[in-house]
Amino acid sequence: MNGGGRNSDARGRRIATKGRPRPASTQAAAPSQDDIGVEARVVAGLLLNAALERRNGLDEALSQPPARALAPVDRAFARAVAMAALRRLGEIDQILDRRLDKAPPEAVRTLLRIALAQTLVLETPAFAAVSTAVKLAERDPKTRPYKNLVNAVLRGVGRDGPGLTTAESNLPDWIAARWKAAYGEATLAALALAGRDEPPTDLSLKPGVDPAAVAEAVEGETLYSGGTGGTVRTGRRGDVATWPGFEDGDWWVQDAAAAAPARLLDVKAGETALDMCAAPGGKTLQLAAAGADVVALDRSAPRLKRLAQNLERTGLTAEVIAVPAEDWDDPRAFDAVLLDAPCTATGTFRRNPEVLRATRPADVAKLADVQHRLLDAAAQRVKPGGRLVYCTCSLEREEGETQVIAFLRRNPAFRTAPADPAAVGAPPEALTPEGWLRILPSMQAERGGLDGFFAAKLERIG
Ligand SMILES: C[S@@+](CC[C@H](N)C(=O)[O-])C[C@H]1O[C@@H](n2cnc3c(N)ncnc32)[C@H](O)[C@@H]1O
Repeated sequence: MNGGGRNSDARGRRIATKGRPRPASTQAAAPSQDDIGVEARVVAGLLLNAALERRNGLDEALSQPPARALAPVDRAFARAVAMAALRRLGEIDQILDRRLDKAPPEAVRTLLRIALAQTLVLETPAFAAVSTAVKLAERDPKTRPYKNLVNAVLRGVGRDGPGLTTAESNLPDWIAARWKAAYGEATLAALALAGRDEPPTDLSLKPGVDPAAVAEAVEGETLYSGGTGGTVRTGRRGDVATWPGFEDGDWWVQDAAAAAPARLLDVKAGETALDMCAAPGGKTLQLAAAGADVVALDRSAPRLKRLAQNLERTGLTAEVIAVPAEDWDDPRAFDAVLLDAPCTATGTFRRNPEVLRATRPADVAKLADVQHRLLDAAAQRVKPGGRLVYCTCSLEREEGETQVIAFLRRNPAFRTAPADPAAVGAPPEALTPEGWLRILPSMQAERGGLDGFFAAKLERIG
């Protein structure tokens, strides 16, 4: 479990706020010497609510003043608390609803959610979480009248335990209904369980880098060792830039499931490859590392900056172009084309629990339209005899299977080239009857799970 809470409290120093903007809810009183860790909890609440309100809300809020004003250790703690609250939001609310006769103001609910995320998920000592929550309640005129309620509810949970909760309550109803319809009741339950805890970190290795040596250096295990680069998994936390091998460019962070699509494309040294939605570049790095001559497109220049940094750090090369892929005015066709299309990203909910809150049902159809257009643009870039891998990190069939079925109907020059899960580091049960890969976060649960991914390899026969 993450010990951030303990670190934050044991540090025993006041968080400086002088001269820096503070969130509206804290403007009533300046923090005193007793306010150790309180500002970090305020920010945790802001991050949680930003994530619940809008897509990318958590990342945006992290880069803005109240969060930026915190010391790095406190910012990391605030983020960990907000993420824990997002992962277990349904369960936390079940616990609270049993103890509250009527709904409290939202600001009070936020305080309680943040406190329970600390005690139940991050194992922050109850005395620290309860006393900071009560202090927070005292500081804001809106929450002050509820100070005793906050104290009573949190002490009650500490005394009696949380009681029974259901992991499925952490999923928004419409998502749970979709996943049940697509994958069945047992898989839905397993998916919900997969989302409760922070997943391990996976590293994709450059070819020639020894997985066993990296695994030892980061206290991890080898998940896959192939000629085109292995995958190592570690439970290590903290800033990856400080880990052994990072500066040398031996590896980059990429979920084990996310490494499968580029392997599926199976590029050989000297082949030409197009990565159509490339940034921040995990798959571009894989294609370049396999020795292909890679063109990396993305419509987002800021995201391509990160791709360029990744290429530089790893000593790999690719031609990088900032352009919407459908508007790319260039006559070239390629041996291999990878389309890692923009999607709802619901398959990454273990790492990014906010995606489930920020995604709306209409987003699925909207993104499916974009994917349809990009797939047709991708098809035009494939040489006769060449390959196209289409993938998304979504669990929604409209962004996976349905796209490929419709694409194959529109494009009789393409057919499925069946995947071999073992060759690409995917679980055997990920193989669909059509020869595609449907990787679910509930797979390999005993080893720490996987992100959700769909990938299909299509070859151009005419
Ligand atoms: C799933 S992410 C790609 C992740 C990347 N392949 C990797 O492995 O690191 C989707 C990307 O598509 C880009 N994108 C969205 N619409 C696009 C378009 N019309 N043309 C090119 N890129 C686009 C987004 O900017 C985003 O970087």
